[in-house]
Amino acid sequence: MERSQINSPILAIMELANLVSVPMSLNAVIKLKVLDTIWQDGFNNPLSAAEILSAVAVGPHADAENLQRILRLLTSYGVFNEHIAGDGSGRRYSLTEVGKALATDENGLSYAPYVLQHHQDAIMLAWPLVHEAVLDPSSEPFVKVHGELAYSYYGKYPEMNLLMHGELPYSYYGKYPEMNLLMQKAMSGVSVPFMKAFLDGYDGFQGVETLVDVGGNSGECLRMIMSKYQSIKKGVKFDLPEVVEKAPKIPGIEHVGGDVLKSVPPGDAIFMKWILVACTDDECKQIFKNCFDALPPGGKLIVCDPLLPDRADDNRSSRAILEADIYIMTMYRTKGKHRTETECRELGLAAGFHNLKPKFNVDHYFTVLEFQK
Ligand SMILES: C[S@@+](CC[C@H](N)C(=O)[O-])C[C@H]1O[C@@H](n2cnc3c(N)ncnc32)[C@H](O)[C@@H]1O
Repeated sequence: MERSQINSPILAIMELANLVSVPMSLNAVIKLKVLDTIWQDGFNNPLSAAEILSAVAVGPHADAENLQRILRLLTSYGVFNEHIAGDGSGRRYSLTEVGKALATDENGLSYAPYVLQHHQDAIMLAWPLVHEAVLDPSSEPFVKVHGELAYSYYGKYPEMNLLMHGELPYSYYGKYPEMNLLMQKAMSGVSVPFMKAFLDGYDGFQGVETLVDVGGNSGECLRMIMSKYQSIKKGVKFDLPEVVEKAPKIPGIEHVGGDVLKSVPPGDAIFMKWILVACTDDECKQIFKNCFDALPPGGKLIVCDPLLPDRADDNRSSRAILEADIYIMTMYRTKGKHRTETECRELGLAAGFHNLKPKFNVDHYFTVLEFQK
């Protein structure tokens, strides 16, 4: 039988039992700057593990054989292409499209900070307590370990600018939780490519003059919307005060700190991306109500979230969202959750909104739903 056709339960269990090797190896190649070393000025030159190590200058004890073991695993998961010399003497690695998305682009962005952010020490410590979310949902596994919710924990730790810019030794990674700053890099790295695709296909911001981005984080999404829609005279980025404090100042954008559970600044449209998943149903009801109150009659709420499939299947989109759902349950809110389209729409309708348009799918991860007051 072809290897690709083997599908025994034992193999499936062996794969599942060791699956943690995959994200940890991904972390390793990011920390070791492997992706940026292979992807030089837009060239994707295959390199051997030894060539990669000598280019990143990690010191005399670095082990090329161990790096190659990591590269081989990630080749199997589609991050690298493996090139084997005709005589079988050596292996070299180039980036696949997945690998390229993890290499830093000309704007200093990539998906790599998102990967790092999901594997910081503080996050990793909570993972063994997933079962506690079932046994005792009254507090998050993250809270059981750290004594406070993730967002308030993020806000407490010092900025580690040096770490973010790669100017500290590799051994420093994860020791100092530079959480808010890494969160902002992670959000921009994921959201900027998404927003490019979204703005290419979606025209729902036409005629808007004041746009509020609820949970706007670094302000990058709002900046991109406003640079496409000149009709937007005022952009308000609304986020937690400690996030607003650290966010870069962007001309034309007012940064407002606050709590979406208390109130939302007024505008004639509200954009809310990747917020509801970390909220309980009761919190979502409050957020929809606060958005409703902040809008004039006819005002529009544009919700952009990953939506759960109605059926759990093994396609990549379903898996990516189902996996993120357990991340939310463990790290952010035990009863925060991803929702199906129907569940999300019901929350909006209950707050008094009516549905505006059919859903708009951008990239098989995020879906856009429009609600009108
Ligand atoms: C997953 S991030 C999404 C960021 C951004 N909308 C994007 O898609 O790139 C969630 C954002 O919600 C913010 N947030 C969390 N709780 C909040 C609250 N109670 N009030 C306002 N913002 C909040 C976080 O600080 C964070 O910036």
